[in-house]
Amino acid sequence: MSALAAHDVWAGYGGAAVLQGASLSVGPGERVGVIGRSGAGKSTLVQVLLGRHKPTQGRATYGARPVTKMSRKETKAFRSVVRAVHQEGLVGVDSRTSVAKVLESTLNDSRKAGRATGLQPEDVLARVGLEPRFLGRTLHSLSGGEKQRLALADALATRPEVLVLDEPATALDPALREAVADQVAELAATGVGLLVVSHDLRLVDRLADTVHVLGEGRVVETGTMRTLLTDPQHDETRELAEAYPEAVGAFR
Ligand SMILES: Nc1ncnc2c1ncn2[C@@H]1O[C@H](COP(=O)(O)OP(=O)(O)OP(=O)(O)O)[C@@H](O)[C@H]1O
Repeated sequence: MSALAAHDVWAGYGGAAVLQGASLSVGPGERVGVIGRSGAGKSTLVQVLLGRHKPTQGRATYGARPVTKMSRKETKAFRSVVRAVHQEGLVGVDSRTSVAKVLESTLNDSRKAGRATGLQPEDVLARVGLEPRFLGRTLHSLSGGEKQRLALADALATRPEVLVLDEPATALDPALREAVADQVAELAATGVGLLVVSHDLRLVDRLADTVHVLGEGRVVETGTMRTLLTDPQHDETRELAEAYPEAVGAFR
């Protein structure tokens, strides 16, 4: 297993720098969170780490390899061991595809990459509380919450080494959020590296031991959620703590 890391990353859109020297790393068994106000660059950092957005300076690496300099074969292997779940569910899959097809293809790729789980599509769905009848449904017919649960199920199906969660549970009700958090926590306990990005500070606190605050384009403060919220040192952290009084209250 390897660490997924960003090293002094500068990145942005059309000349405007969103990230200005952002660094972090997620090693095997590490549970890392990223918080920051809206527009701070959290999703941009995730895209850089996944090799989907090229930094203008600095780099993202998986183990010793820069993620933007991998061969096709390496990229394929990288994508099956570093899995991401986004707010909008599965990204880059035709919405007319059936749930069964999505999961069969993932399980197939996973077998080819030597990471067979022995799971069937219905087992994968069951882990996130979706019944077998969902196999016949097309992606566009799913609710937002069902899309998010399918994306998580799909990510878990490949036995990832690193799981990146970017607002994975926004469309879920509190009970489902708990269920999803349980699934992820169970996976994290097996030594998987976990990076969780969310405005849901309770979810981040539940899943991450170390939390980074992203502000001014970089990590401005790092700590446990408790220390960050109850004793913030940086203005960005102080503003977050003020914006989430109920989260701060939970630690008092
Ligand atoms: N494709 C894009 N083109 C131009 N600007 C973009 C693009 N994607 C993001 N941005 C801008 O980059 C900045 C950082 O966006 P990003 O989505 O990384 O922030 P974030 O911290 O994830 O925000 P949120 O918490 O609201 O999801 C924002 O100002 C956003 O408008």
